[in-house]
Amino acid sequence: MRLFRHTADLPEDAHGAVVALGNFDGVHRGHQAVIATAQRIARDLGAPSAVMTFEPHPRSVFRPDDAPFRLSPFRVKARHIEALGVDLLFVCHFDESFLHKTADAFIQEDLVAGLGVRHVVCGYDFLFGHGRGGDPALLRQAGAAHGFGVTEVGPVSDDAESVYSSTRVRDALVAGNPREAARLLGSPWEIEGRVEHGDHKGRTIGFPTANVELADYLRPAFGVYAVRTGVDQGAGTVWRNGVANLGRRPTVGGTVERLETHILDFDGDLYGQHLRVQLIEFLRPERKFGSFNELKDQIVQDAAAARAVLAQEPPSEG
Ligand SMILES: Cc1cc2nc3c(=O)[nH]c(=O)nc-3n(C[C@H](O)[C@H](O)[C@H](O)COP(=O)(O)O)c2cc1C
Ligand SMILES: Nc1ncnc2c1ncn2[C@@H]1O[C@H](COP(=O)(O)OP(=O)(O)O)[C@@H](O)[C@H]1O
Repeated sequence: MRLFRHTADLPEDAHGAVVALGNFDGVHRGHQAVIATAQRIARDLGAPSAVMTFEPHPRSVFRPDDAPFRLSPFRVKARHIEALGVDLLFVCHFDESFLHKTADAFIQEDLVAGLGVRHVVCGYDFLFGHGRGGDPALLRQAGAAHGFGVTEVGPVSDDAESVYSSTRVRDALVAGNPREAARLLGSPWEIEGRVEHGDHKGRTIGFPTANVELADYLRPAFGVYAVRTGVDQGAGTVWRNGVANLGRRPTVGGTVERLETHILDFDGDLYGQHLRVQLIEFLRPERKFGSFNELKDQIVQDAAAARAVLAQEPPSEG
C-alpha cells in the first residue's frame, strides 16, 4: 500500500482510483464492508483501490475538550487498511483550513483535480465539507457532472440487526466487554505504543510490566485484562500471552493513566520497542490494595486466570 499525505501533484499511477471515503476509526466490520465494496469495483474496472481518510479525527478538531475516544490512531488504522489489501491510502490533514472547505470545494479540489477519482464509495451516513454540507446525494450529483461513479453502502448489521458503528465498539470497551468489541471489529481491540520506563517496582515483585501510555486512545473499563502482546520482529509480529492492568495504579499513588503488561513466560528488554496489546478478556476492576504485598498476591492470581483464559484462545494474527 502506498501512502500519500496530500492530494495535489500525485504521480500519474495514483490517479483514477476507486476511493472509499471516511474516518474509519477502528476499521470495524461496517467500515470493512465499505472498503471491500471499493476493492470489488476497482477489480471490475481494472483501477487501483484506495481509501481516503482524515487526520486528526475531525471530532478532535470540532470538540477538542472531549475525553479521549480514538479506537485506532492513524498508525493502527493504516495497518488495518493495508491488511485488507488496499493499494493507496490518501490522508487529508484535517486542520482549520480544511475545516472551512465547502463540500463542493472538497469534491472539486481533492477528488476531481487532485485524485482524478474514477469512482467513490461511502457509507450511508457519510457527511463532509464545511457545516457537514455534503452527503452521498451531493456526491452523486457531482459524479454525474464530473464523470465519476458513486456507490453508497447501506447500513451493515450483525445477527442482532444492530448496525456496526464505532460508538458501539466504544460502548462495549467502556462496559468492560472486549469480546463484544472484538466481535464488532472482526479482531481483538488493541492498544499500541512505545514501552516506557516506570518506577521499576514491578520487577522487585517478580512481575515486570511493559508500560504504554494511553495518549489519545479511548479509556476502556479500568482493570485487569487477559491480553496478547505483539512485538514486531523482522519476519512478522511475535505474539505472547500476558496479563495487564489498565488504569492509574491507586495502590502506589499513580496518577497517569496507562497500560502495564506483564508478559507470561518472558524475560527480555522491551524499553523503546513498539508493543501491541490486544485486550481479550476483562478479569477484574482495578483496586486500591492495603500494601504492595497484597497487590502482589492478587497479581499471582490474575496471572493464573489470564493463563487459563488464553489457553482457550485461538492464536493472534496480523
Ligand atoms: C496483573 C496486574 C494487576 C494489577 N492490578 C493493580 C490494581 O488492582 N491496583 C493497582 O493499584 N495497581 C495494580 N497493578 C499495577 C502495579 O501497581 C504496578 O504494576 C506496579 O506498581 C509496578 O509498576 P512499575 O511498572 O512502574 O514498576 C497491577 C499490575 C499487574 C501487572
Ligand atoms: N515478562 C516481562 N513482561 C514485561 N516486561 C518485561 C518482562 N521481562 C522483562 N521485562 C522488561 O522489564 C521492564 C519492566 O520492568 P519494571 O520493573 O516493571 O520497570 P518499569 O517500572 O520501568 O516498567 C519492561 O519494560 C521490559 O523491558
